[in-house]
Amino acid sequence: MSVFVALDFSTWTETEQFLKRNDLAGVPVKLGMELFYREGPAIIEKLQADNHSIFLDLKLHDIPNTVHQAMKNIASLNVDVVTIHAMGGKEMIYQAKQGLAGSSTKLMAVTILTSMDNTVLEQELGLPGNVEANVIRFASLAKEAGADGVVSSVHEVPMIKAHCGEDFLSITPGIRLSDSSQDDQKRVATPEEAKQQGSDFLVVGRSITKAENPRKAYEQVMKEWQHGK
Ligand SMILES: O=C(O)c1cc(=O)[nH]c(=O)n1[C@@H]1O[C@H](COP(=O)(O)O)[C@@H](O)[C@H]1O
Repeated sequence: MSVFVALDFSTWTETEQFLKRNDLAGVPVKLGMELFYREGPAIIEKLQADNHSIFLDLKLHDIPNTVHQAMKNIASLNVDVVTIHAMGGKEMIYQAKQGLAGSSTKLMAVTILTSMDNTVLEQELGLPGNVEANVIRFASLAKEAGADGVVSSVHEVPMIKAHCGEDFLSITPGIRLSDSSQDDQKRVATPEEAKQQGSDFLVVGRSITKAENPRKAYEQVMKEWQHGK
C-alpha cells in the first residue's frame, strides 16, 4: 500500500532539486519515460541510494521475444515494479514475466490508459465495448498470462478485484486532489475514492509536483489515502 510520486521531470538535476526542496527523501517514486530516456539506468542507482522504492514505468509493448530480452535487463535493475501494455497480448505478457524470473520486480499490465474514455475507444480506436469491458478483458488476460496486477483508473478497481481476485494488484493513476486541474486525464478520482474502491497503490504526479506547496500536497494525499478526508 504505497503512494508513488510520479517524477515526470526532464533531468536528474530538476528531480533532485524537487525532492530535496520539498523534503521528499525516501518516498516511493515512479520513474517514467521522460526521465529514463534522458538519464538512463544510472538514475535508478541514484534514487535507490536515497532509499526510494521505484516503480519503473516504461510501458513495454513489442513482440514477445524483444520484451522478454528487455525484461531480462530490467530484472538486474532491482526495481519494485515495471509496466507493460496488456494490449501486447498473452504471449508478450507471459514472456515479460519469464524475463523477470529470479527477480522480485512486480509486473503490472496497463489496461486502458486513464487519459482515454469511451469516445476515444469507439471513435478513434474502433475497439468494441466500453472502457469497463476492455479493462476487464485486459485484466483477465494479464492475470492468465502471469502478471502480478494491472494499471487502471480507480473506477474499475472493484470490477477487477471481483474478476481477478483480491490478491491481483491494482495500481491507479489519474489521481487528483479535489482542487487540482484534470489536465489530460479523463478518468480521475481522489485519494479517498481510491481507498474506498480498493486500490493497492496510487500514482500521483501533477497534484503534487505542480502544487504551490508539493510537500503539503503530498501530506494531503497521504492523509486522504490513509484516513479519508
Ligand atoms: O502507467 C502509468 O503510470 C499510467 C497509466 C495510466 O493509465 N495513466 C497514467 O497517467 N499513468 C502515469 O501516471 C502519471 C500520472 O500523472 P498525473 O496525471 O500528473 O498525476 C503519469 O506519469 C502517467 O504516465
